[in-house]
Amino acid sequence: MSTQQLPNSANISQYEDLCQRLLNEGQWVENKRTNIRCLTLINADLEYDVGNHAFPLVTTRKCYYKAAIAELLGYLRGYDNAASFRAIGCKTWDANANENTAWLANSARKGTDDMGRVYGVQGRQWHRPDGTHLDQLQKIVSNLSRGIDDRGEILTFYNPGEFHLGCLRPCMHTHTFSLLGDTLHLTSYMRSCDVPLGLTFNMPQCFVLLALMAQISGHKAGKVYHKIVNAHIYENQLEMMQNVQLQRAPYAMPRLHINPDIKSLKDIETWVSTSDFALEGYACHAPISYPFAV
Ligand SMILES: Nc1nc(=O)c2c([nH]1)NC[C@@H]1CN(c3ccc(C(=O)N[C@@H](CCC(=O)O)C(=O)O)cc3)CN21
Ligand SMILES: O=c1ccn([C@H]2C[C@H](O)[C@@H](COP(=O)(O)O)O2)c(=O)[nH]1
Repeated sequence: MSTQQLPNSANISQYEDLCQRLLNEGQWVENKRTNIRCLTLINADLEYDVGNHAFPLVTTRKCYYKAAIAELLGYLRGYDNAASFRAIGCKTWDANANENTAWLANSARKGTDDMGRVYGVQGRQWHRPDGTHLDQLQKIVSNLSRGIDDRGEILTFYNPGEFHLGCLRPCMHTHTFSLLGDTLHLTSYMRSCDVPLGLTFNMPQCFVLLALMAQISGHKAGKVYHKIVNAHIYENQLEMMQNVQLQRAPYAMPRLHINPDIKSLKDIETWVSTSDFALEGYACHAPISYPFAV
């Protein structure tokens, strides 16, 4: 697949290039948790130009950016329940909260839809040994708003001491914010990446996370550096990726408009919804329904 460059230097086919690399270089790996083999490669770097509004929404199939943004809003609010995610327009946690055999048998599970101490719970309510809670996100917003980057503006959901209290270990687990002059950048780390499904959510989420944090802290948005360790395609997704999606040529990247009235973390916690985000110029190919491995 050729790499077309837009004037703003955004690479419109970086997603398809990664998929093609997986087909060319991937190795088969058994996966015990799902019982489905994965074509796997280690190490991929993606980049998003938030300052130039090049929204990384995959165009070689129809993708669901509102659900992806809703999921991000749920993380930023510290949600721990699939019903809370559903209420704001995102169904992605239903299966892991309610159909994952290991989690259903876990005595820490508080009932239907409970996800446990995952993602935003760690981001907003990290347990300190003295019994108090640490709000990582609030600390970062306070520092950035005062122009401070202490070289540790890190939001991490990765708490190995509490993995047994959650339905799934976080995949996109750490976000590091960096202030250079008046421009904010983001480096996001991902340990495990379902390229046909999860990644189409994670790319726009990284973009929106940087755009929102820059907006509420009063800075320009720069770039996202998205670092993926284990990138994979489940065996039951491969045929559609190879013979359908990768036969299509990507369209130009759309633009995302975010309501400028969003000015604080409190706004994000209280009234922001998916209707505060509007897409312009999303030309895309027909939807593809990929199987989901629980
Ligand atoms: N195997 C697996 N892959 C994932 O990507 C994944 C997990 N598990 N577990 C936790 C979250 C949940 N995520 C999900 C779950 C479902 C979709 C999904 O079904 N997407 C469809 C439809 C979306 C919609 O209609 O809103 C898609 O076509 O993108 C995407 C991401 C990402 N994560
Ligand atoms: O944001 C997300 C969340 C999850 N995924 C994918 C990556 C894997 O396919 C599964 C998680 O399985 P593990 O056995 O815990 O690695 O979910 C994603 O791509 N993006």
